[in-house]
Amino acid sequence: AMVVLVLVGAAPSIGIAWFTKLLFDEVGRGRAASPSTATWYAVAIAGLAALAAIANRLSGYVTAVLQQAITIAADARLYRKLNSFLGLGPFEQPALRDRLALAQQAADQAPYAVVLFVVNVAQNVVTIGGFAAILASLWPPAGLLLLAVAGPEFLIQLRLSRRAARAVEDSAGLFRARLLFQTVLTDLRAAREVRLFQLGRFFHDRLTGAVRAAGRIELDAARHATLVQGGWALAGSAVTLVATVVAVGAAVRGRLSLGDLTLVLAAFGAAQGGLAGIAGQLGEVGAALRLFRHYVAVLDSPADLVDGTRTTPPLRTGIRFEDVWFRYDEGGPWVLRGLDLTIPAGQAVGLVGLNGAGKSTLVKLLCRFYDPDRGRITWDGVDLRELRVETVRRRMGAVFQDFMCYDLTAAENVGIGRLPHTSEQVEQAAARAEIHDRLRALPHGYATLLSRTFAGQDGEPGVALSGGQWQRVALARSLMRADADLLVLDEPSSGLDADAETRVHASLARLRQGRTGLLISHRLSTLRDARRIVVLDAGRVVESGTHDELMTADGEYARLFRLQADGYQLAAS
Ligand SMILES: Nc1ncnc2c1ncn2[C@@H]1O[C@H](COP(=O)(O)OP(=O)(O)OP(=O)(O)O)[C@@H](O)[C@H]1O
Repeated sequence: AMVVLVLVGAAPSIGIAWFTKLLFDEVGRGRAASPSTATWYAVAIAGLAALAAIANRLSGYVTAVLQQAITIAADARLYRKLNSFLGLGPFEQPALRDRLALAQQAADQAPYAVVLFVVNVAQNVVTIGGFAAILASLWPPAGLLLLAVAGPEFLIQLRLSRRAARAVEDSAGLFRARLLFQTVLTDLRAAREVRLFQLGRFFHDRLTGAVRAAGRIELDAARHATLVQGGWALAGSAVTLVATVVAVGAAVRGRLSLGDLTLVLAAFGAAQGGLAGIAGQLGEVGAALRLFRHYVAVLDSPADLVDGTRTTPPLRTGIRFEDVWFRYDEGGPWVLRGLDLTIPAGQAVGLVGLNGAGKSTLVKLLCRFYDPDRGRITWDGVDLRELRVETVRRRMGAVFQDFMCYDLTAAENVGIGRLPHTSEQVEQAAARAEIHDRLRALPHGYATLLSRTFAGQDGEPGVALSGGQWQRVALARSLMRADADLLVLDEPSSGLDADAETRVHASLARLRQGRTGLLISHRLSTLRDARRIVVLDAGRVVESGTHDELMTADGEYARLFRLQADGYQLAAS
């Protein structure tokens, strides 16, 4: 539709030029001129102009439809690819993050630029072809003059497009930094510290620095392009001047009529404009296609983790870490160093260790966000890598230390722990996490949006929960999978008040009865009733046993436990 409309919009300009010539020639006959013929020519010109205008408007609309369809299709492929990454590794690579930003930009621009280029070329071919035919009949050398300017201009635009694309690539990291600082300056959670520590100026300077540095790179490219294009525009004007002088000379000598002269000048200008238009579009499409390589590279990037083929069965015997070694970066420090650990089916294991001991890393490996560099993790004796990731994760419920607070309703914030679900399941999970009463009492109950982002819009009250309440919502989310084979709780109660903590732990203890669980907490009292407590130090298990056994052994656990207990006693005395 777009091509047809563009062609319909382009063709009239040739007709308009031709009828203008006829009109001028008619008028030039002086007294012999026929007013009715001249009027018909004028009507034809107006009719053609109207046709072109309508076609142009329609093609503008069709272009918008096309652009939208392209954006949706290109984004869909990109996000499908992102979702296909099974682990977290790709999201931690700065190069991939930059590449993603470029890919997104290219995905929106390149296909559209190509379509626009093709349509424009089609349009210009009609215009240039028509005018070239007119010029050839009236003044043959004009074609050669046009080509002499257009040929090099195409090459120049292609070179400029390469440089423009390189500038965008070079400034991608700076744009990432800009986004980061923008978020810090506008994010509600960051706003407190930014104000208290008076960091506004500090982050604004960093933001400006990143914007300036990115701007310098792009301006360098733009300045170069302006100089080259400006020089070439001068050459084009010189050629136009030559053509005008020669055509006027021919008219003066009587070889061209006044109408012919108007037509030649109009045709020459239009053809030159058309060629320059194609050259300009060529530059844009060239830059867009160069950036499009990033989109293709993201889509073609290999899987980060190789998925297994076996379906994960219900856990019967247990999960084992066997001599597991892991580090986040090749050449970086080992985070887990020959870790051996068994989580027997049906039992709760408590995990203790100082900051940085590797507890959360262990959980990430258990969820198969990464694979061990050495050793293996087994589910009932089967290497986790042989199992289909989706089926492993479906058997797990987890609360992470840095859980998410989604801008969704209360019901959704809990319910997305298991899709699809019923509202009874949501309320049951919330009750287990001791947050049901609070959510029910919200202005719209469970349908209340837990976000200040839309407060005041469409009657949204914009409720903000407290930190501990959010933690209970996150816990409820993980409890949506109450029948999960394995429940992983990484610091599930760090933000809870003493009352809530006791109730949540009693509820969790009931829920854990006969279930497999891994519980991480710095509050050692919450782990006391775990069947076995494992102490992690620098990526290795250094102690394990029941609370009483570990206290008798008088090692690291006993030291930490006494420190905390002394703290409470001191406070009480
Ligand atoms: N994504 C990451 N990339 C690189 N290093 C990481 C990453 N995540 C954690 N580390 C490093 O791995 C080590 C162990 O971190 P981990 O989060 O597993 O400790 P933890 O025992 O859970 O600590 P905490 O008690 O503070 O939660 C730390 O030294 C940390 O710097």
